[in-house]
Amino acid sequence: MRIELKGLEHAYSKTDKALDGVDLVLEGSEPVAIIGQNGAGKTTLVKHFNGILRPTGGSVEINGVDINTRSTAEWSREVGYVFQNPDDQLFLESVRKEFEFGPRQIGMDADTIARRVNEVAELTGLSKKLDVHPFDLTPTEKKFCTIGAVIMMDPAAVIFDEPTCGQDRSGNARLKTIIERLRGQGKLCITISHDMKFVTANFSRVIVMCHGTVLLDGSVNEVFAQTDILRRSFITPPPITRVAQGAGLKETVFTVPAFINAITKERNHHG
Ligand SMILES: Nc1ncnc2c1ncn2[C@@H]1O[C@H](COP(=O)(O)OP(=O)(O)OP(=O)(O)O)[C@@H](O)[C@H]1O
Repeated sequence: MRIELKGLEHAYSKTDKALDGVDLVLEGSEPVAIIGQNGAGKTTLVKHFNGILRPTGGSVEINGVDINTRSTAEWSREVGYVFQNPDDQLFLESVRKEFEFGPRQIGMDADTIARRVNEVAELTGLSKKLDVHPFDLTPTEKKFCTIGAVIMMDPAAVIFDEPTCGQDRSGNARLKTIIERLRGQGKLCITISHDMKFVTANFSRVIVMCHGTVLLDGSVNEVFAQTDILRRSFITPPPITRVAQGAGLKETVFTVPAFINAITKERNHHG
């Protein structure tokens, strides 16, 4: 899967550009996190990856094909989009029906659908909830229902818009498992998140957006080493990263063991 943006612009009105010339290539199966303050343009950006929004300037190509040549329904087979708010996505009377709906629309055969329902229900923790109405699910389960419904379509790329919103620790752990599973299957996961602990624990590439443009794009270590730029974009690194930076450590760390390791190394070096 390759998503290529060239000079992408999006204006909701004549006066304001929500995206102001974005050049990006997202490729392969390395999970990508998109971060940035509220209103930076993250959701507007990812809604261009399967045609929910269309460029008002520049271009979007999916595997070399211009986004404007196909409908959003057609692109959804290749790029799945998990909405931030489950109520924007769920509309059927049971989890099973939500899971079966998309695959039926694209003509997946009944045996494959039945097999995938069981697999995806297990992955999303909903095996015992298949016949429950989505309204009767907890907010966390609802979120996993929307994720499951998208994964059921077997798209080559999956976009998660704020998946950690309202999740507890076990929800975050399940999300981690899902992202790892999709990566193992060669799928590209693109995730918008405000949760920097989640970002640093799960993503190797991080894109920082600010005022409709890409401010930083690099490995998680490169990006979180840019303390001044992050501060100006109102991004707060995880606590342990800030402690290490405050202590003057050269290495960017995201966990306590990595912090201890780095401090020991620097002490030995100086001692
Ligand atoms: N449907 C819309 N109509 C008009 N303006 C919009 C619309 N959606 C977003 N905007 C504006 O476009 C800009 C970018 O918004 P967007 O939602 O893409 O940012 P974001 O980085 O995803 O923010 P958040 O983290 O709050 O979700 C903002 O100024 C926002 O007010």
